Amino acid sequence: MGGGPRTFAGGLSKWQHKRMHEKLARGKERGLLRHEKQLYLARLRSEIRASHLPGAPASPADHAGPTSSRAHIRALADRFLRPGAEDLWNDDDGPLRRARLPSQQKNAARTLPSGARMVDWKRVESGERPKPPRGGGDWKDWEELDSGEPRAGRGAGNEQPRLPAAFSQRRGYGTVAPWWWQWSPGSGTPSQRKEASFGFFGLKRCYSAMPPLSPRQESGAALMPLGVRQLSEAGGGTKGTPPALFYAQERLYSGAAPRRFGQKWRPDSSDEDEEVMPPAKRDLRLAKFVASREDESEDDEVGETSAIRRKWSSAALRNCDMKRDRRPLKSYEEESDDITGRIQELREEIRNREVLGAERRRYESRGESVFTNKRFDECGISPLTVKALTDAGYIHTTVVQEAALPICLEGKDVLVKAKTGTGKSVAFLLPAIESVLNAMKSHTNHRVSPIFALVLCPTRELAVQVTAEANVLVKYHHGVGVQSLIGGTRFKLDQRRLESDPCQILVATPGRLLDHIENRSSFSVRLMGLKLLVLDEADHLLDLGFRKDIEKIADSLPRQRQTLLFSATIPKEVRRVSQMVLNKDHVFVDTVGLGAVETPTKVQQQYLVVPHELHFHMVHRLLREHIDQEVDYKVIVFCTTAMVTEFMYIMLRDLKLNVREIHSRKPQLYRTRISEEFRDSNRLILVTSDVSTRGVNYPDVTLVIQAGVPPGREHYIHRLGRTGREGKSGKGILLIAPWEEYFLNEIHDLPIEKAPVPQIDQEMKQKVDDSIKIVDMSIKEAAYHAWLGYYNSIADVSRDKVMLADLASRFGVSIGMEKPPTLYRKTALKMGLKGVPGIRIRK
Ligand SMILES: Nc1ncnc2c1ncn2[C@@H]1O[C@H](COP(=O)(O)OP(=O)(O)OP(=O)(O)O)[C@@H](O)[C@H]1O
Repeated sequence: MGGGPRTFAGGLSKWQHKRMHEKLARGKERGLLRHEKQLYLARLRSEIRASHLPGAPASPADHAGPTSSRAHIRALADRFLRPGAEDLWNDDDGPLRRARLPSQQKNAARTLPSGARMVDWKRVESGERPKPPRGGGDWKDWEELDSGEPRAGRGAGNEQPRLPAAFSQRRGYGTVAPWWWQWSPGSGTPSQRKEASFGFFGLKRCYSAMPPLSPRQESGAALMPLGVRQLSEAGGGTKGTPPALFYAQERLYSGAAPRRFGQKWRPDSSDEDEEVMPPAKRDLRLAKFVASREDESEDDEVGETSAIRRKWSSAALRNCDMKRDRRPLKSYEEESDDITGRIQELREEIRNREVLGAERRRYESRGESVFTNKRFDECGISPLTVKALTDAGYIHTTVVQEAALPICLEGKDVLVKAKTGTGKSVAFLLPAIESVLNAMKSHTNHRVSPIFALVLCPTRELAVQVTAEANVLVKYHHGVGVQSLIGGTRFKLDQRRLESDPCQILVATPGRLLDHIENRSSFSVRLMGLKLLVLDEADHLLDLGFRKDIEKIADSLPRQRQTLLFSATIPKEVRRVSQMVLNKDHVFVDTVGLGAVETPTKVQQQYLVVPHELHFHMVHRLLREHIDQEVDYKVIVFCTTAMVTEFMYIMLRDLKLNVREIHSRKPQLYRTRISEEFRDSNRLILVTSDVSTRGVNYPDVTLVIQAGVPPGREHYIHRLGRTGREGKSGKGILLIAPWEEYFLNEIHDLPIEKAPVPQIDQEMKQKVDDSIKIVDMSIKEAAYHAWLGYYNSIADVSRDKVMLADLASRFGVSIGMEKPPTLYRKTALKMGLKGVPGIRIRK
């Protein structure tokens, strides 16, 4: 704990240092955008040239797919919605500041029927008379919004439209409109009006030439920037011919625009923006603005704050939350088509459920064998992959592989829940390899191949392990490369490796991946060919801690892709959030089953309640007992924090146990080495923190001890899952203090039993006390700080600060500190511990 250094190189203060880095990052971002803008314009030019070639298709936009030219243009154009991009717009892109429309131009604008501008342009062609906006909305709303003036007599929702106006004035974004954007007129119902209000941020995006214009409309075309007019002409300005780049789908960026444009305006924004109104109020209002009626029902369920977070957060995470396609009214035929489609979907869903239900019944009747009778050569995967699987000794699929593979191979988005150690990695790697093989068939002309499959893992150890597993599976696919990007290694080396070695499958941790996305435009371009995204340990990646990074990453990936989410635990909230990355038609594969036990049944679970002061002694006692019983013992001891892990390791090493440590304070090379050593050996004890909680596969672990409460139920399940893998047996012991018994409520449905407390004789206690004495005081102090920070972050404990401080002091005593070490005033303040008896502040 400590808050880091106060001064930085060059005598810079913390804030100057922070600002300098922000400035550098902005510069880099601008460089990247500039580069992409060039690509974008080049692509447009070639698109126009292509449309003039004899025999060119009527609409080149027909070639759908992530790497089609249109999708590429769209992806590039998306980048210009990012904050900072506005600096690069110029006159050719469109009027940067639109003055109030002269009346003539306004009239011209009025002649466009509501909602007909881009989508239903057939109506425009057929000369159908424009109708006033539905629901009584009128163009006045627009004029007033445009002018930024409040509208009188609006009743309760009066202030709402003023917000974007005020926003636009402050930021100058409201009238910023590059030529690929159009204003949304919205309509008169309250929710539609909200959309209309948000339209002021520049809602409708159109990567297209305009639809054919009537003579009256053409007067409005004078407003169009040069680029549009050229495209309009080049794309077949003649009536009835769709313009070359006509993009038929109109998107309402009801939340996306403010998120990107008003990013500084969010709570973590500059001071200037903070003045407008307090963040909570401000967000609330914006959320109200954005919410459409469909959202409101969901908001009730989730609660307003999370709805707000959702609104703000998921700009590019598929279209689920933010982007609403405004559809023209459907004809009777279209409606009935829709119903048939829906029935088809429902049938398919029921069929899927039946298949999975039967799967589960078979699984349960077999009494927890994770393997099925289905062989990999019956799964419709490449024979070369089957050959590699056979080499690795994988002949039959596991339950999760049998259930998930066919659906994944169909190209559907899938959310998969399966118990720990049941072979989820192979279940997502096989579809990833298939998708790469398919993509490689159609991408032969790239100098540097795109990255076709991306696997995100929450920890470095897991990423290394998945990379190794993938390498085994692609053994016979020459030319298919698997690489990993993880923190703790040298950025430049990664970069060189990525450029020189083949990489069609990338396994990465989110932080390091983002570094590359933000700093290497060529890397972002490679990601544009992505076909498949996997989130391993999906619930953790969609947790608050990672969510922002995942959103940013998803922002830079093509929207047309397959997404697979895997985890052993999928809490309800995460299911809801997962909609952000999955498409609407995704399939939920649950091989655990509702109400079924989420932990492996062959793992015996026990808990011990022991005073905290004796925890270290008890861990030693349990280990000694287990070593005596198991010849080939292999034990993992989970501690609450990295520093407590370090303390435990030093103590156990001094007690002559064969022990290793892995935690976040250790260098990556060391972590990888120890991880490999522990994987390949037995008669070894690994003391570790949460970095080893999820996904890491250490075969034949005989015992897992969790010393102190885990942060939550999911952590408990994943930690326990390090033993009893592949259907084998194992044992788990949770060691808690009497005041930690509250946690038992969270796992009451799991088969965990209270165990009798083993006796610790005086001689053994003395030995442990002696080993505690030899630990360096600086480590003890750090362990105390970490301990305090950890429990302060657990709501059940930190509610009573006086009690927390007292417990921390007792912990300090148990590790050999007569009085608790001091805290920085700032730290104590942040933790709400200033002035609490027992907390000492550094003078
Ligand atoms: N079909 C198979 N046949 C034999 N062994 C397999 C098969 N599939 C996977 N395994 C092995 O099972 C072990 C566990 O697999 P894996 O690590 O993918 O489990 P997991 O479900 O991802 O676990 P966790 O939830 O902890 O991440 C690995 O050693 C893997 O090699």
